[in-house]
Amino acid sequence: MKTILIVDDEIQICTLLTKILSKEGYEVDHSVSGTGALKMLKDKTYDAVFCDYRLKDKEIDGSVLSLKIRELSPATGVIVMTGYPDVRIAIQLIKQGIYDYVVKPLSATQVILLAQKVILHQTLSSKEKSIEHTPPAETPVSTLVSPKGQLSQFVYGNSNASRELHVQIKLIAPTDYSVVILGETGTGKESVAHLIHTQSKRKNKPFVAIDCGSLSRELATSELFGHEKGAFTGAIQAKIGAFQEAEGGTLFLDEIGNLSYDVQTTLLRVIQERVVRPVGTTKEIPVDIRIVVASNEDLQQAVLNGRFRDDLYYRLNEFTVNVPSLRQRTEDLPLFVAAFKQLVETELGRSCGDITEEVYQVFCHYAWPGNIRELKNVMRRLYLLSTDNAPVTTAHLPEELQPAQLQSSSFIPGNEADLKNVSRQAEYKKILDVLQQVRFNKSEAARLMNIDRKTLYNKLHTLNILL
Ligand SMILES: Nc1ncnc2c1ncn2[C@@H]1O[C@H](COP(=O)(O)OP(=O)(O)OP(=O)(O)O)[C@@H](O)[C@H]1O
Repeated sequence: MKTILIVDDEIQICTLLTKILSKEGYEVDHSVSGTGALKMLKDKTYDAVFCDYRLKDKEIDGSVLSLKIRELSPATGVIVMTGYPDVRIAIQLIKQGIYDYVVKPLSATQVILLAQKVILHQTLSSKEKSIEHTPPAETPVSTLVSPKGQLSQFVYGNSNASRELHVQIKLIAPTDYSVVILGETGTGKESVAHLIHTQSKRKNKPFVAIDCGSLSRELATSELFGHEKGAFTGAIQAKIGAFQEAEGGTLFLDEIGNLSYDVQTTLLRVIQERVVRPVGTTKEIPVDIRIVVASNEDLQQAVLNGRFRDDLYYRLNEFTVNVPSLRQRTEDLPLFVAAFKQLVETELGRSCGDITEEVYQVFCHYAWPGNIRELKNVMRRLYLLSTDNAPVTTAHLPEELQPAQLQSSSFIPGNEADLKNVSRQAEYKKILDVLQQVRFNKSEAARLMNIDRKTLYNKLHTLNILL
């Protein structure tokens, strides 16, 4: 049984949290003082501690206590609660190694989810440490059947970023936790979701992928939850929604951040109650699915901006997997290039030549804003334009990858003393920094810089930033 310690000088909070968590099957103890908590921590090992930031004993507040817990019991996950949020304190505590810093009052759902998440996190990180020392995968490339039944070469990679990603997948896949997959466009989020499914106990059941970005507000409810015949104009036949289609398996919701607030509310209800109600009916159909979602925008930011429901975010985010960009795994480029060469050879029905060192150099220095998808497309184009078995040179590269273009996009020539040029350089640097910060999402970059998308496009054009 997992053990949790509650530390709060308000006894009512201790009692309430104890009640909520005991009901969920945890063994819960409490202390109304930091000194008392320290004594208990010396006598017993806890999986998690929920601790108030402002404790009455002056010398041991939440910050000191969390530091002492790290020393005494590094495997214990610490959540600091506060009634007075302060970003600086939050940063300091997170740097100290606490798991989360949360604002009171907490709802029962939040408490339960936090407990699940912190304990899962601690378990995974201890397993991760033992896996970290294992040698790299013997087969960094393997054949995978895509959700559409096609065989494709899947590159696991051997870079540190890739190995960390696959350790996370391996650990999270067999659980039934909901997963949020974050990463830039084209990094392989859907492939990761599919991998999680194939390594789970649901692998013999369906994997259903829905692109929420392409669903209109009207269609979303019916696509997800289904509809009855005649439920609305045009509903000439009853339709089974994605939730029912995925019964027993995994439902992957891509670009989840694009769902309207109304649909988010229905989705939350379905996840909580585990039943769907197709449009136009009062019938409730039980569903047993695992939900994996993906986004290329920062969902936490969307929660802060009020565009994404926080309760839904907490429900979905039982674990986060961050998929690295191709820039963060350039070490894996040769593996990707070899796998895509083989793929294109099959697609074209002929053998193709090797790419030259010069082309590799370009690949290593290019930003790959479209990530693995972009590389795959570039490889298709290279081989389509080259003749059988002839080496592929930079002459075959698309315009944006021509060495001259790459160079001109990395600096702005001109007289350094010229004031106009100084401001252009500053603008150039700022735009690139912001773009990198938002993983090359142009709408988000424009919003952060307080300009409209059109202005950003004009600036990218004049500053010769090729994305
Ligand atoms: N590790 C990998 N090995 C081989 N091919 C991969 C790998 N990861 C992704 N791909 C390929 O790259 C392309 C993009 O992958 P995927 O659709 O999973 O990315 P995504 O991050 O979900 O994209 P988007 O942000 O547009 O939803 C696909 O053609 C996929 O097959």
